[in-house]
Amino acid sequence: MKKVLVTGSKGQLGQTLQEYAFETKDIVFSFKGLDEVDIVDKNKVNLELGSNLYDYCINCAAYTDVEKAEQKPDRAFEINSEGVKNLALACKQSKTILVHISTDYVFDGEKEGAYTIQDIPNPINEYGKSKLKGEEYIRTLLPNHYIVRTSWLYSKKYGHNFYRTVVNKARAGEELRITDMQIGTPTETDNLSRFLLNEILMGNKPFGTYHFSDGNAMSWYDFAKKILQENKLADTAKLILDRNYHTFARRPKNSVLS
Ligand SMILES: NC(=O)C1=CN([C@@H]2O[C@H](COP(=O)(O)OP(=O)(O)OC[C@H]3O[C@@H](n4cnc5c(N)ncnc54)[C@H](OP(=O)(O)O)[C@@H]3O)[C@@H](O)[C@H]2O)C=CC1
Ligand SMILES: Cc1cn([C@H]2C[C@H](O)[C@@H](COP(=O)(O)OP(=O)(O)O[C@H]3O[C@@H](C)C(=O)[C@@H](O)[C@H]3O)O2)c(=O)[nH]c1=O
Repeated sequence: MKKVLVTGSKGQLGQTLQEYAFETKDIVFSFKGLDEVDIVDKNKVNLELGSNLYDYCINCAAYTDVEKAEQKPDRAFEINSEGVKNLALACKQSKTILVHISTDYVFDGEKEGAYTIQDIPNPINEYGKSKLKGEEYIRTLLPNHYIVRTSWLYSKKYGHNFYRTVVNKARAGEELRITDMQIGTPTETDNLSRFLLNEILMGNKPFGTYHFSDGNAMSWYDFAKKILQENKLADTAKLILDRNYHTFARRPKNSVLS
């Protein structure tokens, strides 16, 4: 029987994982939200990992507000870099394998074609920089790790994400002004959850860095069209292509993951 700790369990990925966890035989899960294990709190992290014999820790905890991170980067670095360092050190001490989720935003977007794990990261916003620093701590401190980079993550049911924003705005009759200046690979939390459980926890992949996405490259505008069609809102929604949609943070113009 494997024992698995999931941190950041109240986010969209954490909540989706909880649904699939019950289908997984021979694994006992312990789901901990920010209120129970704050990854920035070194003592809490050491206590949780030190007093339980976890085989794995899946870290879903993160600061994911890309816009706010750009204006106030300190908190993003505290959670995405230093919090992750705390986890890596505690996992090393307790001989726990760390499964950490990272992002396509570690890349600068200048490549033509999909990013592979051989490509060198070069983040262009604070969120991406804070996530890359977290990855680097793990690689330096803890050989027994999996870093899984994913992109444009969304759940239809949980949390804040582009999918739910588009549906909610369309249902409320609000205008949707959407950019097509970035191309990426949307990824549903259900598919990532299955990958984490079946391929990482139950598989026998070597430690290291992996890319996981749903594989269909598109712009945010195309993604919005797809979302509207899927929800039978295409005929009524006011969808407008807006190449000048203002944001504080720059986003990679191509962050397709292969
Ligand atoms: N969302 C996306 O599009 C993408 C996400 N990722 C990565 O996937 C992972 C999961 O993301 P996702 O589920 O979307 O993120 P969410 O923002 O939905 O969930 C993150 C969770 O972490 C919690 N949290 C924040 N700070 C701490 C802390 N100090 N200690 C413990 N928990 C904390 C949050 O709590 P609270 O909400 O109360 O602050 C929230 O419940 C993250 O690593 C993210 O960087 C990668 C690519 C795309
Ligand atoms: C909400 C909205 C966004 N946009 C633009 C802004 C931006 O260029 C793009 C996406 O904006 P969002 O703020 O929804 O998504 P964003 O926060 O950029 O999403 C990212 O989140 C982090 C956590 C990741 O790791 C990434 O993989 C990625 O999913 O769409 C519009 O054009 N119109 C809109 O109404």
